[in-house]
Amino acid sequence: MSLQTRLLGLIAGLLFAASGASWLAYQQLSEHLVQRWGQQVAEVQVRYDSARLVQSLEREISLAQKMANAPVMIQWAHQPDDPALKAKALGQLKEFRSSVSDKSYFVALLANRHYYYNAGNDTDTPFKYLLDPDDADDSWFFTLVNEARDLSLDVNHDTELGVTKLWIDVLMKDENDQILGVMGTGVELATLLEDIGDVGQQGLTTLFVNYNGTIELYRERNYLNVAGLIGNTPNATIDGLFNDPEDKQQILGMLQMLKQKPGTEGEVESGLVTVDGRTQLASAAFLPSIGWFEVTLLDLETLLPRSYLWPLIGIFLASLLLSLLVLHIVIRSRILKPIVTLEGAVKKVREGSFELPRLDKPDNEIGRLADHFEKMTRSLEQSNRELERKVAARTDELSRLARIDPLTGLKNRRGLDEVMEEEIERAKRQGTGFGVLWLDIDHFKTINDQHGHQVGDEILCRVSLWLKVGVRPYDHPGRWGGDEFVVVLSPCDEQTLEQIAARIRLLVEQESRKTGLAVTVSVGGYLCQPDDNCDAILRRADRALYQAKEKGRNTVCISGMDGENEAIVD
Ligand SMILES: Nc1nc2c(ncn2[C@@H]2O[C@H](COP(=O)(O)OP(=O)(O)OP(=O)(O)O)[C@@H](O)[C@H]2O)c(=O)[nH]1
Repeated sequence: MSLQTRLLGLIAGLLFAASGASWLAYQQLSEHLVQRWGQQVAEVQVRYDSARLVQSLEREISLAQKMANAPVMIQWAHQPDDPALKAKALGQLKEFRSSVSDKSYFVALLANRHYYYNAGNDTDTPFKYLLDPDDADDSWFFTLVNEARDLSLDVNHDTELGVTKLWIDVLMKDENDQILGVMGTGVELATLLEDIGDVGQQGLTTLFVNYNGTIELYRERNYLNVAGLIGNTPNATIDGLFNDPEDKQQILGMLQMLKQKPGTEGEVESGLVTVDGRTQLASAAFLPSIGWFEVTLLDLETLLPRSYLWPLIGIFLASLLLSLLVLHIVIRSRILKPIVTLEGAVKKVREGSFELPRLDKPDNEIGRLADHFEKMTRSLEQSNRELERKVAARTDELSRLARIDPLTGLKNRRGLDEVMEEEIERAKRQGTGFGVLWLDIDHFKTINDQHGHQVGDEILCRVSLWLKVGVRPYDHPGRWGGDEFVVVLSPCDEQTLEQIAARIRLLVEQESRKTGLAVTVSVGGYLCQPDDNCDAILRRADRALYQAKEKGRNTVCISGMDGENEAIVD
């Protein structure tokens, strides 16, 4: 995997990890905020509803309480079968009926279990029946008496009138707190709901739950009808709304908590629940004036739809892609491309070439590295050139030394061989000859023996010097070995060969005499022909030298002259 892929992968991974963490933090925060917000909404709602509901029922409740405490009612409740007391009480109730909005009243007396009801049908004689403790329809009465709550509000369907009403039940008690019965009036649910008003907020549902957890009112009537909780299922309890046992327990727990601090209006308990598969924030508060709980359900998906987040997620993904693209471009241009170019340059130098490609030098560590490398390569190239020059010079010198005799400074045998080869080639090319002289110092052994090797060496050096003086500038004198010297004369003819040979012999004789130690040389010469080879040439010159020695030394003998011809011809 390339460095670029790895880097981008790593960065993308880090970005995703950071995004994941941010997303979790966002969810936590938003959940917390929504809960806080929901709680505040519920608190506001409770205050608002408490005011509206109480305002709407306050007058009716007050009238009912006043009526329930009226002496005429208390007296009648003590003696329900007294016709005079009954007539007085019914007279008062007639007034009461005309003053309440529902134009109805009911009275249920504990002493004779008689239930009186007048719904304002223009008759003063109330409807009457006997309350039966075993009849479920009458259980409300006995429950209220048992609970001994001064005021209770209940929603019940009136089968007689065919309406659903909120009943205001007021306990009748004498001065000794003896419970005598229950009386009150009703409020038509439709009217009440109109009074409370619908806030019309989508995703917000309000329920009114009585002290025992039974749902009394829904804010949305449609929902109420659809749910069928009121009317069809009059005793539906709040926990019946939820499927999850934990949710049921939670909502009942919330009501229980509120029950434990009665009278603290505005106190709100809340928690997340699921209704119809949707997460809702349930908040409950107690309305002490009517003894009900108000439960608000906030549908979080409606109030804070996830679709709101799509643009956010889109922006996030777009910026992620853009960031990766920018990173890709930056990494490529500022890091990878310079590194790849540098790698190519390093490879070239490693292979011995100093021809560097143009290096990318971004303004960073890599750019500085490339710059250092370029300078280092230039310096290396210079050192290399200098080294090569020195090696070449040294090689030339060695080559030259390999062809030079160290004692005399003349060409040695190898040098002479090369010159001979060149001359043979040239002779062949041009069809011209060249001359070879072979010299040997006479009785050199005796000189060595008598005067020592040091003197012998000096003699060798002097002879070399005279040899150089005796030949032309373009001739090639050399020391063949020991006390033997060879001179290659080019160009040359017979006359020149003889002249130079004689001149050398004479020069050595005369000059050496001046030194006090006279030496002579014998010289053999040969004028080479274009088709001669090196061995043949040297053999002929050597034979000529031999002839010169034979003739008494200090003599020149040219091959093929003075009758020597027959002697040296192969
Ligand atoms: N001092 C010195 N002597 C050398 C050197 N190389 C060879 N010799 C000696 O040169 C002598 C050559 O002797 P030869 O050429 O055989 O005989 P010669 O005494 O010259 O007699 P002819 O050549 O017959 O006249 C030998 O004694 C070698 O030891 C050298 O570099 N320095």
